[in-house]
Amino acid sequence: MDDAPNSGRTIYYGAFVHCKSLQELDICESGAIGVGEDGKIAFIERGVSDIGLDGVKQTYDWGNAEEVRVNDEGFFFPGFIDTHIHASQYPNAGIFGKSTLLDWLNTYTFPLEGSLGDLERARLVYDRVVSRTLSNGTTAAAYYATIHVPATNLLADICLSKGQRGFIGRVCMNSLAPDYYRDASVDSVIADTRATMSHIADIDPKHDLVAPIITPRFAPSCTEDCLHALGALHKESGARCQTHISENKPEVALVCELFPKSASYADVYDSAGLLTAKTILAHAVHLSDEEKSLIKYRESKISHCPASNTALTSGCARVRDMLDRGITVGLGTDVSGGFSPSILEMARQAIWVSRHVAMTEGDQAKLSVEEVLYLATRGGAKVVGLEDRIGGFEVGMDWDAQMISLGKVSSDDMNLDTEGPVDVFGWESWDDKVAKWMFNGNDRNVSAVWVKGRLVHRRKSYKG
Ligand SMILES: O=c1[nH]c(=O)c2nc[nH]c2[nH]1
Ligand SMILES: [Zn+2]
Repeated sequence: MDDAPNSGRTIYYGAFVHCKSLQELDICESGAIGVGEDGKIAFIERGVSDIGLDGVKQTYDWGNAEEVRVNDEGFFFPGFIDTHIHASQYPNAGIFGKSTLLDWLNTYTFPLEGSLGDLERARLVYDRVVSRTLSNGTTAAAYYATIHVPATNLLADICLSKGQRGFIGRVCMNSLAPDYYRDASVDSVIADTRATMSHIADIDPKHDLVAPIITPRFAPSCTEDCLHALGALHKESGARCQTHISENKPEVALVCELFPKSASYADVYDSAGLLTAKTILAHAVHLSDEEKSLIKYRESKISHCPASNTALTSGCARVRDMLDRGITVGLGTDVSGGFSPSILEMARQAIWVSRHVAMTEGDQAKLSVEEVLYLATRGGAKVVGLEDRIGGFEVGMDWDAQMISLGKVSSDDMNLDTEGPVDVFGWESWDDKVAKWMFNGNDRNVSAVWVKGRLVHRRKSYKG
C-alpha cells in the first residue's frame, strides 16, 4: 500500500447519477469514483459498501486518498454546462418588463453592456456571475462579455481564478447599435477580437480552462464584411464561434431586409464561413426546414434557451424536431433575456416549453426528465466540443461534478432551513428522487462543486 501523506487523489463515495443516453439515466446507489491528481477519473467501482471501500482502496493502492462522502439522500451529478449566457447582463436578470427582443436590446441591454467599459463595474458583475453560476452547479459556460477588451479579458481572468471553464466572447457589433456602444470598424472588430484571444493564450496557453470564442452578436449587429472577416478569423484560428439565430419573427424579417442576397438567416452565417461544427447558435426558434437541414449538414450546435424565449415572448423552439433530425442541442440560461442563472431551472423550463409545443403539435414533442438532464450535461458538452472530457462520469474524463444533497423529512426535525426545497420522505424510488430534484431543486441542494478535481464552490453545510 502506498502510505505517503495524502497524494491529491480523492475517492468520491456514495450514490452517483449521470446520463447514459438521451433517454436513460445511469443511477448507481453506492459507488466509488477515484479521481487522480490530474483531476481525471481514474476508476469507477459500483455496488461498494462502507466495508467494501477499504477493498477498493487496496485494489487501486489508494490507501492514502482523501475520501469525500455524499449525504445519505444525495448523489454526485456531472456539472452543468451553460451553452449561452451573457455575463455582462447579469445585473438585469429578471428585468425585462413586457419587452420583446429588439426593443429589449435598446431599452435594457445596450445601456447596461455599455456601462461595463468601467472596469470596476465589470469586476463586480463578473465576480458575482461566475460565483453565482458555480453555486448553481455550472462548471462550464459559453459567455458573452461586451465589446470592451479589458473588461472581456477580466472575465477570462476571473473564470480562471475561480476555476470555472469559460468560453469567453468579446461581443462584435459594428452596425445597428447606439453610438455609445458599437465597434468603430471591421478592422477594429478583428483587432479587438484578436487582442482578447491573445490575452487568453497568455493566461491559459493550452486552454485547459478558458478559451476564446468568436462572437458576432447576431446578423443585424454586423455588416456583411464584418461577418466575412470574422468567418476568416474563425477558420484561421480554429476558435469556436457563437451567435444568435432566428429568435423572434421581427428579427428574422430584419435579417431578410438587411441581407437580401441570402436565402435565409442560416445562409447569412453560412456564406460568411460562420456556420461550422464549432458554431453555437442560440435560440433557433423560427428556423425553416431548409435551415435545419443546413445546420445539421454543417454540424453546428444549438443552444436552447427556454426561459429567455418565454420571457421575451419569442416563441417555442421545436427541440424534439431538432433532436429527431440529429442536431446537437444543449441548454442556455441566456441571462438576462432569461431571468435565471440556473441550468437546473432551464431543464424544467425546457420541459414546460416542450409541453406547450405538445399542446399544438402532439405528445411526441414532450421532453422527459432524462432528456432535459442529458441536454444540461452531455448535450451541453457536445455543444461546446468537450464531450470527451465533461458531461458524464467515465474513466479518463475530468471530474467536473456537483454534490447534490437532499434533505430527508424526519418527524423530530422539522427545520426548513437545511438542505434546500426538496423533501425526500424515504420511500421514493431513485428515479423519483431525481425527478423531485429536477422539478424542485435549487442552489441550496448544491453542497459542493468541482472542476477538474478542484473544489470551486462549497456551501457552509458541506463537510468535505
Ligand atoms: O437573447 C438575446 N440576447 C442578446 O443579448 C441578443 N443580442 C442579439 N440577439 C440577442 N438575443
Ligand atoms: Zn443571448
